[in-house]
Amino acid sequence: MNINISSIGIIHTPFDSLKGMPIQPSGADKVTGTIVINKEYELGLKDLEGFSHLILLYNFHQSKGYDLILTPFLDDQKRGVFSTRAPRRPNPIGLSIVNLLKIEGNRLTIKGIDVLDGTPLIDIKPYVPEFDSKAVTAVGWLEKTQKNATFLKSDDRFV
Ligand SMILES: C[S@@+](CC[C@H](N)C(=O)[O-])C[C@H]1O[C@@H](n2cnc3c(N)ncnc32)[C@H](O)[C@@H]1O
Repeated sequence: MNINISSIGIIHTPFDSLKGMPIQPSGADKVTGTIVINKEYELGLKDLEGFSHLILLYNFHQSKGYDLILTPFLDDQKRGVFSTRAPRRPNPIGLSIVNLLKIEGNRLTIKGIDVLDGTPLIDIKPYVPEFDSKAVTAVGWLEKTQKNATFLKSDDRFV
């Protein structure tokens, strides 16, 4: 089935190279970015200012093709793509939970963003701990390395 999705806006960040940037929001906690929502969707931002955190869904627009087996940034072993957060995937959709600082018209200022400047935004949802926070009991192969996302930067493996 083909699904048509159009971007609702653009995410602007300080990152202009896929190499050397954060690999998760946990490694970008001081990074401020801006989202510019297409004017036609601005009305849909009503009531969003009451939320401290947002779920962003976006297109890894600089990702070409995909690998079902790949070596993710946080490992030196090959893993199935769906067990990773790698950008090169069949549907190149990324997810980041960011801190909302302010909304001015169609511009949102956010903190903790790990995407390339110019990334097309697909959707915004409010982050609600009651809905979204789980008592996690297993994080698979990331058990040993998940904390490394706070300091590891991307390399050119997916460029
Ligand atoms: C490992 S992904 C994780 C993104 C998101 N937090 C997730 O879990 O879906 C983050 C990396 O994707 C790459 N990336 C970021 N924005 C991109 C874009 N617009 N197109 C292609 N690759 C991108 C960068 O190398 C960045 O370090």
